[in-house]
Amino acid sequence: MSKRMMNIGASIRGLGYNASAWRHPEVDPAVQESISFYIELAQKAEAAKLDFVFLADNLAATSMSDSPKGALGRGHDNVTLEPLTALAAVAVSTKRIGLVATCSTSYQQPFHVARQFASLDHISGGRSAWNVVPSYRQTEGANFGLAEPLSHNERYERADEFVTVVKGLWGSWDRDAFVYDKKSGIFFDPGKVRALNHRGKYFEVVGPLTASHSPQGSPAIFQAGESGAGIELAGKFADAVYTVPLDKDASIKQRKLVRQAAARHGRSEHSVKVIPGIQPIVATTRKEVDEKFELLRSIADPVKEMGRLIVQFKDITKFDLDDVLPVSFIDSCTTSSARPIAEKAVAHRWTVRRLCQEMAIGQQRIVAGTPEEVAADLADWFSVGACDGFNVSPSHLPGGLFEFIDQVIPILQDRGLFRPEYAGRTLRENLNAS
Ligand SMILES: Cc1cc2nc3c(=O)[nH]c(=O)nc-3n(C[C@H](O)[C@H](O)[C@H](O)COP(=O)(O)O)c2cc1C
Repeated sequence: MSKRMMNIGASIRGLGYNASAWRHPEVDPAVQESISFYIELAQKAEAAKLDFVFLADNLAATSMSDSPKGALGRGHDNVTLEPLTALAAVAVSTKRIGLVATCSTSYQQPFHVARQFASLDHISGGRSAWNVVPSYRQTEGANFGLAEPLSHNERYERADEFVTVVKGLWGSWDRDAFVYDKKSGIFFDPGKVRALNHRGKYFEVVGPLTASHSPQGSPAIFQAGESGAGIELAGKFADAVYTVPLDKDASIKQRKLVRQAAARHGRSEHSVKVIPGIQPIVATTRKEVDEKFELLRSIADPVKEMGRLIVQFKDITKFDLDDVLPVSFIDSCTTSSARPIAEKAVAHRWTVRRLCQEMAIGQQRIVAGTPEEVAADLADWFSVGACDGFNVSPSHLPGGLFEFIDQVIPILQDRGLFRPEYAGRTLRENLNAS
């Protein structure tokens, strides 16, 4: 059996994962809707043989609150390129790297989504993946005529039916359905296409899809959501799960739960990869690491951050910046991943300001150190079964990604923990090769 290797991707949305990345001295704030910027990042990631580039997404501007007073106008995260459109352009400027686009199941129609990802799979030669998210923000619902977002239960019930329909539509055409027989006049074999005729609680879709069997057949499925329902969805459908565990033990536990869920759905537990986000801070000496950290702390903007965090912690604006967070704050969390953060904040008697500063630096696990220290940390998580790889979510772009690629990837390759060359042609082949 070949040696187990990491799956590593790069999350390249916007200007980086520091909530004030645009204020970083090396960042050009004007490039976040520049396709040449995304292409440059993807080409660099491809040269390092990364599995994929990943685009997160929201369906509402994220920093439009003026609470607390003065927060409005400070956020860089209100505009971005739409992921599928951007990745279609990236596809034609790259050859091997996977292209993961986030797309919500809460407001769109499965026919559109099935068609878009099948098209991206055709355009890229089998490199497309859909990151399935059941959107939860009130501001997003408001863009689709909903005063209140769907309940957690409904979101996941709808997501399950949504993915079922999408996968069904992807199966509309057999790979060899198109015969193009000019002599007989037969363009396709009628026995090799089927309607879906789906009638469910949320959707009615006849089919077939207006896209033929794509290179991967089924584009890869990513999932991000940490509740029991999220894990069940992952176990049923996902090839990879993007997580944000705060520590190694939590990640080991989460990976076990995802693998058990896959087994419950009759799948091999190896068929789903658990890929936590990390924010690397890499420098050649410890002193430089501390300086970089300090810089990232110094650009954080607590006032702006408070306005942004309201979607995860709905009570946050009820406090002043210097109030110590009370125990009741924990129950104001709107997502499963926010809860352990609130618990930590309350346990450490953090003020609102401190929570805002910590959250602004990044919500992924920070791995800071020299290249050898960072590589050793990742190797440790991987070897104890805390994960199958990492989604690198840099503090700022392009610098935070390029430093990781130039300094850490070669060490992982030297240690036989990361591929020196792509194993397969499609994203799915590369994900499963290790
Ligand atoms: C690591 C991670 C990344 C996520 N990325 C997105 C995203 O890009 N867009 C989005 O609308 N929701 C995103 N979500 C939200 C989830 O899809 C889900 O709606 C939310 O976590 C609530 O579900 P849960 O209680 O199962 O965690 C993300 C969640 C996690 C944990």
